[in-house]
Amino acid sequence: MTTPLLSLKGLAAAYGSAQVLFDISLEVLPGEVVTLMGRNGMGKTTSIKAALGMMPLMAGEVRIDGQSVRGLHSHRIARLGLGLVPEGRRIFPTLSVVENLVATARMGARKTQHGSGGEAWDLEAVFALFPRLRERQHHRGSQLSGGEQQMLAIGRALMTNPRLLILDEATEGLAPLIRAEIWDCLRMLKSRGQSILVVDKNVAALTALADRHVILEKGRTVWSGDSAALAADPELAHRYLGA
Ligand SMILES: Nc1ncnc2c1ncn2[C@@H]1O[C@H](COP(=O)(O)OP(=O)(O)OP(=O)(O)O)[C@@H](O)[C@H]1O
Repeated sequence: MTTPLLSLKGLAAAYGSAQVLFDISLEVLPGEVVTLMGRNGMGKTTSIKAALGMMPLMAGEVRIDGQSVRGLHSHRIARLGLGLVPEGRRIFPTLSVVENLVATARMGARKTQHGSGGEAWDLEAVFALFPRLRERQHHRGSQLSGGEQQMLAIGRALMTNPRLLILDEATEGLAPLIRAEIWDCLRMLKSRGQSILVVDKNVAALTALADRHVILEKGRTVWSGDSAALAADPELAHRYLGA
């Protein structure tokens, strides 16, 4: 049996006295693209934060490559190979595109172990994936369009050579054409063997792209299955995603 790259089992977590995660479980196997879906406020971002050690767990376990990360600080967990593209992008607005990319590479994980077992990500590889960033490499983060900022946020996460790339609402607020570019980029990464966990609400695009899906409702995993099962049951998307 393949050991999951990331495994969340029965996670429970709270903001102060307000419990928002009750029972979150999911697995991402090497090379898989898995989605985390659910309506607003169901606990998707909080699940990612809990997985990354950015908030304490009340119960449950996070394993990376079968090893529990209990007690590890979030930066140590990230260094085990989780690369986050956070909601809202959070690029450095006063730094240039190149400076944004290089700054994270320096802060990031090892250079030696690339997620897909291929070449390590560097500036050239990111510019090959996003030619638009090459054209705008000397522009400041704040001068980029929303789509370009999102590409920069993805490039920045790739520069840490993550074994699992995690995208939180990567296409939110983007025009349909730009959104399609981001999906194309994920498709390309998948074909290189990159493991990806995607938080998004765009069921149609995700069903085409991802291998498996996990649906959350009110802090609980209520459904998981493959794309064929999701596509075969439109009532699911309607009930849990409002689609
Ligand atoms: N910093 C916080 N402090 C207190 N409550 C929070 C905080 N962040 C989120 N919550 C609450 O936790 C619950 C889960 O929020 P979370 O952001 O994880 O949901 P989500 O599924 O990612 O939603 P969205 O699609 O809107 O980002 C919500 O009820 C939200 O109001």
